[in-house]
Amino acid sequence: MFGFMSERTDIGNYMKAIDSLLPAFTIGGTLPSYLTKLYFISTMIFSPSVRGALGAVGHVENASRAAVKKRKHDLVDNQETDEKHDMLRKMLDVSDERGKDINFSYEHIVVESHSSLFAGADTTSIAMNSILYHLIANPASYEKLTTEIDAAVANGTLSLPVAYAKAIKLPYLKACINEGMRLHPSVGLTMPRLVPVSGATISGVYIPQGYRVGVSPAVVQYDQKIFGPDASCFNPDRWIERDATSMDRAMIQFGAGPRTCIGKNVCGE
Ligand code: HEM
Repeated sequence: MFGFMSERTDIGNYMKAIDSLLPAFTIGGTLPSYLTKLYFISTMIFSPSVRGALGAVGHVENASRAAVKKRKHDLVDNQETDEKHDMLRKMLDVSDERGKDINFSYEHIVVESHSSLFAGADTTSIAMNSILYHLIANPASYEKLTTEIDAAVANGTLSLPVAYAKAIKLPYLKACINEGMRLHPSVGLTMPRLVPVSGATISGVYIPQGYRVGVSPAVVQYDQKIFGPDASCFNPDRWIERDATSMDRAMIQFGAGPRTCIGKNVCGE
């Protein structure tokens, strides 16, 4: 879409922008609410890299707008023959059919596309890095995985192009993906929520309405009571030998509840 692969360069400094902004967003999002605005204003004044990055964000927004426009035109031009059912098509269809009733306009689609680029780029690459890193650092697991994949290719279970639905049926591959995302969750933050009007009792402590609470996957996913005494080690076999259902319940690498990640079905839950 942007031309990174063909040009082999960071076109429009998009990647640099994300690298500069994410640390600032992370700190700003973790601070107590009364300090957030002050922090963002001072970062913009005193950090030239953040100021520069905001310009690149504008380019990403323009690229998202252009992509939505192009997809809409393509669909109109090739109504009969276009068989691609991607996210933009789904959103355009929903907006055309009942956008007025549910307040989902063309402009919302542009914003969804823009925010998905931010929310889906680094998260996906961190997850892939973690899985690959742990496999390279654990040659026995790497060997076991490649043996499983080779056998699946030999007996026809897998063929090129590899279908997600088939790949995810390989138990050891699924275990390696779970284990990589468990040990290094892409979002190591608390994913804050506001306590509702009724207040909430969490771990025996009453918390009044309006307080910000949250849980970090980087803490829960290391819980030895759930994952065993070797919780800090890369051990894909735990997903095959132990109770995978209770471990699954403690995996919050895509968040949880109504504001869970919208990309999780694209990325593999
Ligand atoms: C391995 C890849 C990914 C991981 C680990 C990941 C993780 C997360 C997490 C932890 C959250 C916060 C959820 C919460 O607060 O409960 C989130 C939200 C979100 N993610 Fe992802 N994500 C990934 C890929 C993607 C992709 C590919 C997209 C876009 C297609 C995407 C779009 C979003 C959006 C829009 C939100 C905000 C949802 C909301 O607030 O309603 N993510 N993601």
